[in-house]
Amino acid sequence: MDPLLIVLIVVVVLAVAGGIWFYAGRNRGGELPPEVSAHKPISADDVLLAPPQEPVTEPESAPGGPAPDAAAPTTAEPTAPATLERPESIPGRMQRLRSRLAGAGGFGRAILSVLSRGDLTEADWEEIEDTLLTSDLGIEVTTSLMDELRTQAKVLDTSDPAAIRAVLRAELLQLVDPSMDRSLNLAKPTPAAGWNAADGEPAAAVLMVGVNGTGKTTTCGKLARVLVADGKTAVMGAADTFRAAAADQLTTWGQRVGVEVIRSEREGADPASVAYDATREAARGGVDVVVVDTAGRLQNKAGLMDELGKIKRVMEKVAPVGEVLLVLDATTGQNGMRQAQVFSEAVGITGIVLTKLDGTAKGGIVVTVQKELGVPVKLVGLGEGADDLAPFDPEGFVDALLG
Ligand SMILES: Nc1nc2c(ncn2[C@@H]2O[C@H](COP(=O)(O)OP(=O)(O)OP(=O)(O)O)[C@@H](O)[C@H]2O)c(=O)[nH]1
Repeated sequence: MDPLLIVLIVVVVLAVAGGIWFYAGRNRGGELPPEVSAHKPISADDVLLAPPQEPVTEPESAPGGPAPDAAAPTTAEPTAPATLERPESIPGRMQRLRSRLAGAGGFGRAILSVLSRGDLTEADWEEIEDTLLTSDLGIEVTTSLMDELRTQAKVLDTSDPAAIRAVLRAELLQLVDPSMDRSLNLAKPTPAAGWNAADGEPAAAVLMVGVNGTGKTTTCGKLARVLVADGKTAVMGAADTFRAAAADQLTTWGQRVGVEVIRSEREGADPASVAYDATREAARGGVDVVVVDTAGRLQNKAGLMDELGKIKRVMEKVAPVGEVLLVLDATTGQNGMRQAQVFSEAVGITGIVLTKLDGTAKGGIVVTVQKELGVPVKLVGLGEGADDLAPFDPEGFVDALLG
């Protein structure tokens, strides 16, 4: 045979074999949905093992010249602590944080003291009404609570503090609604139809959404600690690729309790891709829960909502997302409600995390937000400390309001 022909045949065979190997390599362990653009994920472990890097400065591109290298890795990775922290137990923190709720509920004690005067004048009732309104209960709830209290005061016809406290407690508890299911849905979900069982059992998924600055990243970190304290394993996904520091912040939270964080190595990466990787890695690693942080700000509201919808859809290529938690800053009061409505319509929230409840006297927002959005407050943030997040307990809250 002509030697040239033999060389040609060998080259063709090698090229075909190489192509097959490359294609198989790309698909090992599951394909990225076509909706998302690929990126190389890095985890907290990679950060721990990677040698220290010099900060990368992006080259200035000359006018009309090439764009700066979009794939430049992020810099200034946080260093890992020498030992893992042991997060505080759930009952322990609820006990400790109870006194912080008292600040949010100053209105409860103020009303109690007016009611205890007995033989209330119109001025007394107006004082009660003003107190309720300034606590962020909203006009509708305030009006119906006023009516109820007036009726009860007539029926009771007493200034006995214990009797009055019992009436007020019952009224407030009814408003907060103890019948709502406030547990987090952390049951292992049924895998999506297209999910390959060989890639592991999908983890329960929690998606954290909300406007910027409300405390989403902090809450993801605190939630990871709650999960660890509860004996669960977790992975976090840093899908807030809009703000580079958010991924560093989340990585630090994860490192403190040994929770892996999946993040992109470049700023502005496709957040849906990071969310998918985190969800897939959680399944592969057989962990219990994946918690995904998202950005709270984009150039426009429609863009942000489209992005959140896409993140959720892509995560659901692995399994349904069991919890979409809307993080709301309690100190923004009624103003936060409009933003909350937009999120609720865009991604279908399953629960509310009310943060910064330690920094406000407007605890009435708990009632307003549940009424407006139709979903329960499931967790409350009561400080900047790592374990200052607790499940919301209606009875404990009302008792703290009344002192
Ligand atoms: N006092 C108090 N501060 C809180 C609480 N939760 C969060 N914070 C603080 O709120 C600030 C903002 O928190 P982040 O977690 O960065 O907010 P974010 O929503 O992720 O912000 P973006 O990434 O910009 O969207 C931080 O200084 C937190 O420490 C809380 O429950 N109480």
